[in-house]
Amino acid sequence: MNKKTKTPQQQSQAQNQQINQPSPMMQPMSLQSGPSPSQPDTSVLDESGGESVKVALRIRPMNQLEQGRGDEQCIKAISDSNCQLYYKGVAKQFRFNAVLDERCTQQEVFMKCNIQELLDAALDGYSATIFAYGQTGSGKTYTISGVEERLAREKYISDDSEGIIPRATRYLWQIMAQRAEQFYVKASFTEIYNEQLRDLLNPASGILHCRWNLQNGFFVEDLMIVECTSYSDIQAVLHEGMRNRKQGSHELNKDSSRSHSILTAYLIGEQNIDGQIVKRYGKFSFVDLAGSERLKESKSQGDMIKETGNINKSLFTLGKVIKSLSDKKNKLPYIPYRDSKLTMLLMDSLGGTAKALMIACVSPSAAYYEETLSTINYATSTMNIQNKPVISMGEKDQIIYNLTRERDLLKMENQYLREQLQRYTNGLPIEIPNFNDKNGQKKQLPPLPSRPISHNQILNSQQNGFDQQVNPNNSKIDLPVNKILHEYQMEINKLKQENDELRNARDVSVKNYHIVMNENNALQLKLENLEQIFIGNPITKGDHDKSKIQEEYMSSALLIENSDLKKKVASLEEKNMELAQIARKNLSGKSSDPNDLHEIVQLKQTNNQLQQRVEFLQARERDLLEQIMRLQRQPKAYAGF
Ligand SMILES: Nc1ncnc2c1ncn2[C@@H]1O[C@H](COP(=O)(O)OP(=O)(O)OP(=O)(O)O)[C@@H](O)[C@H]1O
Repeated sequence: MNKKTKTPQQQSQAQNQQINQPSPMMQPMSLQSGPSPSQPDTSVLDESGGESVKVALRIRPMNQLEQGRGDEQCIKAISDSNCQLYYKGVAKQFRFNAVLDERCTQQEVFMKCNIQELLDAALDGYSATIFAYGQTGSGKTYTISGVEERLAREKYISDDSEGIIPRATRYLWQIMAQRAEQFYVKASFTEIYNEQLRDLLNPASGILHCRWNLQNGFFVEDLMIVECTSYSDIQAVLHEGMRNRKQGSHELNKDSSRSHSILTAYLIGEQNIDGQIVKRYGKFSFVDLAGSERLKESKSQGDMIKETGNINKSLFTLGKVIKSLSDKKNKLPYIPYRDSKLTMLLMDSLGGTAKALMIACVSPSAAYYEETLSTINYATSTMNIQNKPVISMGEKDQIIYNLTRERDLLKMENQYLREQLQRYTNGLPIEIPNFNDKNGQKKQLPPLPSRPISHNQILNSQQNGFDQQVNPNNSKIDLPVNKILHEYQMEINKLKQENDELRNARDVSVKNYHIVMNENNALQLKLENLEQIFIGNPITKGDHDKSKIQEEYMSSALLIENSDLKKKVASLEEKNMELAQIARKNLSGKSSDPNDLHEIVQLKQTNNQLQQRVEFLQARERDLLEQIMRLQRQPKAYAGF
C-alpha cells in the first residue's frame, strides 16, 4: 500500500481529482484473460429506473451471556426470506429480501445477500453500499469485516470467519483480472466518532470536515485515499483501519465499536470502445455502524456515556432520514440528511443514485426483544426506500457510451428480425438466436447505460428512435470527438430505419398469423358441428343406402321437434368449443407465439386440409337434404313410423 501524506489543500484538490481522474503515476493492473463470470443484472427496476434498497436480516447465535442466563429465543427464520418474532405468545411475521439464521456461515451470507452482483455493478461504474445496522453486540462488525481482533492483528491469516470486506475485495480482484477493462483501485477508511470525522488510515490528521460539491455530493475533505494495486494492498487498508478504530468494552460487547466506519473502494475502469477510451467511476462502500444501546443494559461508564449519546443521536437521525424517505404519506418537508455526518455521507446510498444493501443484525434473545423489534422496524422502512442507480462517467464518455449502447441494441434486434423473416420466407423453423460466438463463449452484451433501462424502455427507444440527437455544434465537445459522435448518430439513424422496415414486415406476418388462426378456428368449429350431426353414422363416400338415409332423416326430424333437443344442442356446442380449443392448441403446436413465423406456414397447410374436409362435409349435407326433400314428397314412407 502506498501511503502519501499531503497538505490539507493538496489533499482536498487531490481528493476531487483522484476520484475522477487516476493519477498518471498509478500503475494499471495487469490483466489476464479468462471466462467472464459476470452475472445478469437481476435488480428490479421500475419504469423510471428506480430500485429499492435491499434488506437482509441476520440473526446471530446466542452468545455465552445469553445462554448462561437461559434466555429464550424471540426470533427465528421460517424461510429464506421470512422470520417470526415472538412476544408473550404472539408471533408476528416479517419479510425481507433475505433472512439469514444463526446457522448461516459467513460464506453463505456473502452468497445469499447477492454481494457479487453489487460488486459487478460497482465495476460497471455504479456506486454501491453495504451497511450493517443493529443493536450493540448484534454482529455488525462480524458480518461486515469478521472477527475484529483477528483483523487488527499484524499478521492476518484468512479463515472461515472473515466477513464481507475480505471476501468482496478478493472477488473484486478476481473479476478485474478477467474483465476487458483496465481498472485502477483506490481506498479510504474513515470513522465518525462523537460526531467528528477521522481518517483511520491517517489518524494524525485529526478532525476532518464534511464538504459538498456538485461532482461528489458530500465527501470527507483531506481524507487520505491510497492506491491499491493488489488484493494485499486493500487488505492492509482494512488491517490499518481496524487497528485505529475506536473501540470500547462494555457489558454487552467486549469489543464494541464506538464509531461508525466507512471503508470505500474507488474503482476506475477504462474501456476502449471503437478506439475511444471510456472511463467509469464505480465506488463500493462498506459501512459498519456503531450499535445502539441502552445505558442501563450496557452499563457504560465515563466517556462511553457521551459516546453512547452521540451514537444514539446519529442513529436517530438515520432513522428520521429512513422514515421520511420511506413514508410517502407523512413526508417531511425535507429529508434531514444534514442533521448528522453519518446521514450526509450516506446521502447517496439512501434515496440517491447508489445501489444499497442493508444487513440488519439482531440477537435471538428475548431479553432484547425491544431492540430487535426496533431494528426490524428500521429495516422494514428501509426496504421502501427507492434509489435511482446511475453509472458515473464524464459527459463526453457518457454520450459515446450511450450511443454505442443504442447502436449495439439496434444491431442485435435487427439481426434477430432479419433471421426470423429469412426463415419465414424459406419455410424453415424459427430459432431463438443465441448470443454465443463461434468458440461457444458467451458474447458480452453491451454494458449497461448510465441509467439502467427496463425492457419497455429498450423497446420504446427502438420504436421512438434516439430522441436526444447529438448536436454536432455542442461547444463542450471537441471537434474530432464531435465527428465521431456524428458518425455514430448516422449509423444509428440507418439502423433505426432498417429496424422500422423489419418491424413492419414482422407486423404484417403477425397479422397474417392471426387471420389464418381465426380462419382455422372457424373451420374447426364448422367441422365439429358437421361431425356432430353424423355422430354414430360414419360418413363414407358413395353411401347411397336409401333406407338408412330415411331412418337418419326421420330420427333427426323427431329430435328437432323435441324440446329437449335444444338443450342437447347447447351442450354439444359447448363441447365443440372445448374441442375446437384443443384442436387450436394442437394446430398451433406448443408455442402460440405470434412472432414464431414458422407457425404460419404449418397453419396454412392445416387450413387447406380443413377446408377440404369441410367442403366434403358440406357436399354430403347437401346430398342428405336433397334426399330428405325427396322423402318428404313421398308421404307413404312416413306411414309406418
Ligand atoms: N453470526 C455470528 N457467529 C458467531 N459469532 C458472532 C456472530 N455474530 C457476532 N458474533 C460475535 O459476537 C460478538 C459481537 O459481535 P460484533 O462485535 O460484530 O457486534 P457489533 O454489532 O459490531 O457490536 P457493536 O455495535 O458494539 O460494535 C463478537 O465476539 C462476534 O465475534
